[in-house]
Amino acid sequence: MAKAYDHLFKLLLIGDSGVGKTCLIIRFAEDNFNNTYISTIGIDFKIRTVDIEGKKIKLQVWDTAGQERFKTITTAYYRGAMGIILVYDITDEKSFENIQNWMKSIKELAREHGIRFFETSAKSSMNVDEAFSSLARDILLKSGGRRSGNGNKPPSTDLKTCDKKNTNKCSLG
Ligand SMILES: Nc1nc2c(ncn2[C@@H]2O[C@H](COP(=O)(O)OP(=O)(O)OP(=O)(O)O)[C@@H](O)[C@H]2O)c(=O)[nH]1
Repeated sequence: MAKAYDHLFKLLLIGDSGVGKTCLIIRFAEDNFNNTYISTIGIDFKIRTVDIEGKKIKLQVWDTAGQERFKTITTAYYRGAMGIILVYDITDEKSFENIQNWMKSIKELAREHGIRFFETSAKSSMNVDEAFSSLARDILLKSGGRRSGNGNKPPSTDLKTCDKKNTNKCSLG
């Protein structure tokens, strides 16, 4: 029987409540979007397998609750995250003026930490596949294409350093 996948990567979305983490994951995993806002309780995950560099990469994407009261639970899942990019998901809460201001500081933050930045829209699908695929590709290249779980894990990123300063945007790690 054909192998279902070559690599399994664990990705994690962190960010304040209401910034669009769940919507991004649902767009990526199910190609769907719903305007109704139901705040995530604790933690959840979805799976999608993508083809990258001729490899089948199974992405296990964890969705963390942005609400402060779940912080202890969600931070426990940061361990083992294999990389990070910064994502700005456009939601209705963000006015045009805010977007301009935020965009400047987000780009600086990304540069400061040497991480990729994507402006996404879960509603229109803009850049959603690109953001997830780019991260998966980086992890694949960093790991030298080795199968995860063989002790040669790619370097993990300290998500805490990027977490506190970020509001109104999510990080995909
Ligand atoms: N217009 C627009 N609205 C969006 C987009 N993505 C998310 N939203 C809206 O933003 C609100 C919050 O989205 P969620 O994905 O539930 O936010 P979250 O970050 O998962 O929130 P928590 O679960 O509380 O941490 C919802 O009302 C969505 O409909 C987008 O691309 N465009």
